[in-house]
Amino acid sequence: MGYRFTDLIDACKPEWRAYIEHDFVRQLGAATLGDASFRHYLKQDYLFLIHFARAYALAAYKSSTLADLRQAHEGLKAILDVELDLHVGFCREWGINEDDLAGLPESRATLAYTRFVLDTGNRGDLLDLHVALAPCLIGYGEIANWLNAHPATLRGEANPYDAWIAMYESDEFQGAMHAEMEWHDTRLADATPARFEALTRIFRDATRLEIDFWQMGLDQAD
Ligand SMILES: Cc1ncc(CO)c(N)n1
Repeated sequence: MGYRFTDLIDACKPEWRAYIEHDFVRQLGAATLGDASFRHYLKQDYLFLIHFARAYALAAYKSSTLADLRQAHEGLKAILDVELDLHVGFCREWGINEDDLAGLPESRATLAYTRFVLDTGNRGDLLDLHVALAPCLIGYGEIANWLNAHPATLRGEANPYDAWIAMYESDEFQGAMHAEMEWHDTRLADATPARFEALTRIFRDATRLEIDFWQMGLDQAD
């Protein structure tokens, strides 16, 4: 019996729900999130995205087939061409210019998460690396969908964070998310139980670090 991507989520249910439904997400959806928290998060996320782009470049380096190389390229494009472009625009709207971004100190939550992913990828193989990256791409796509299904979520001009939700519900981002899930389904199909258990540990740790990232934003922690 083969494993699928959703088996990783099922194996880490409490952590996954705590990540998807974090107070930061709920407050962002209900438009009650403090703007200082959002600004702090935006700045740290800029640093985060740069390291994640590096991690996708590492996935490209670790790819030995054209299909794997293309998949790594898709992830890199989703970050560089969709997210980072929009992100710099958001930062500008929220009064953070590119000079501010260039000189930012990295928070501990950003350091821990990004270096965990890069280390997992350096130490392990391509599947280990993609599993460490999965909560990011797949989680944010799911968060946008969860917010849209949640009755307390405000959309449109009533919510200053509407454009943020729109980015993650966009066809481009949702398409990249689904392509990544399919890649995992193919790879996990022939994993042994022991291998699946080791991958679950990576997935759980990355999800816990996503929870810490939201909390860092909420607390404006350094
Ligand atoms: C912390 C974090 N996780 C995931 C994403 C989605 O790419 C992001 N922008 N930031």
